[in-house]
Amino acid sequence: MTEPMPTTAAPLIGEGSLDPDALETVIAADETRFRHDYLEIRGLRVVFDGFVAVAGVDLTVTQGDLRFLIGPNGAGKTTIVDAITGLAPATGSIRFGGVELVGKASHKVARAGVGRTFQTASVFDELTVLQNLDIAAGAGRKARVMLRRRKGIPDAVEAALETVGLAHARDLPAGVLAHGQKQWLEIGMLLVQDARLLLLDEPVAGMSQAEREETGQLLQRIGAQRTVVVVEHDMEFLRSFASSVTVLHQGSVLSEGTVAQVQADPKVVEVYLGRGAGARGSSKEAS
Ligand SMILES: Nc1ncnc2c1ncn2[C@@H]1O[C@H](COP(=O)(O)OP(=O)(O)OP(=O)(O)O)[C@@H](O)[C@H]1O
Repeated sequence: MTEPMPTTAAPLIGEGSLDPDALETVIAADETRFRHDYLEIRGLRVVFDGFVAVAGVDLTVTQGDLRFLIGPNGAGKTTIVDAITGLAPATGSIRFGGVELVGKASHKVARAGVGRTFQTASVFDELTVLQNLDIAAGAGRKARVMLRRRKGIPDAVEAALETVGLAHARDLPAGVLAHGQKQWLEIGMLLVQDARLLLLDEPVAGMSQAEREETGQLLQRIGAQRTVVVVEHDMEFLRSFASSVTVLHQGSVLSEGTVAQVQADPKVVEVYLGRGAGARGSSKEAS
């Protein structure tokens, strides 16, 4: 039997507890205020021709946590990033923003809000900074339309220029940028694509001290609003900017915690200083 229809609708907003102005504010608020993305990896395995490169890794990284992934050469850091971005054959589960990424092609992973940089910046040298950002923002639009001089600069591109500190260089060909600036441009390209998970492979390799400092501050700014994972060998940089660290060794998680916690972990000390080392400049790095 169906319930009888009420004769008068119950008031949603009234004399009672709800403030209509507050409700308006909530409805009008930017959705990102309520979005709490996180990366959740469970039982990740990557096997190349029988060689186990990643041996059942669990990893959780939340928005606002600037996570560094470290470990000796061959530990599996880049392979994990490849697995997340659909470039390495993986089993297990990789979820971001509630979407399962294992088994997805790279372009679908990108559409799920995941972006990465490589050790060598992949910007178009002959195009201007603005054109590079424009192309990234309009992935999918026709090249001719994108390269045509625009009346105005889209808000997302303007914001990215400001965030990565390249507003003054917007009309310069990317080819003349300093090494560090090219990396920042590449990060800007991920921002305009609205990547909400950024995977950065050795972002400060080859940078000057001043560029490292600026990059660290940039990553902290971005990390406050997006989920950021940094693969890095530079321990000085890590100590200055990481909020948390995952140490990998031979395809498994060896240790995880704050910089101080992992530095004090005897297992980490053993891997970096002991016979099992093999890390670049290991003894200096772990000190
Ligand atoms: N396509 C591949 N085919 C076979 N083996 C691979 C492949 N890619 C990576 N490996 C192997 O998997 C292991 C992990 O490599 P990976 O590049 O992930 O290490 P890493 O921690 O990023 O090291 P590095 O710090 O040197 O970049 C290594 O032994 C590597 O030789």
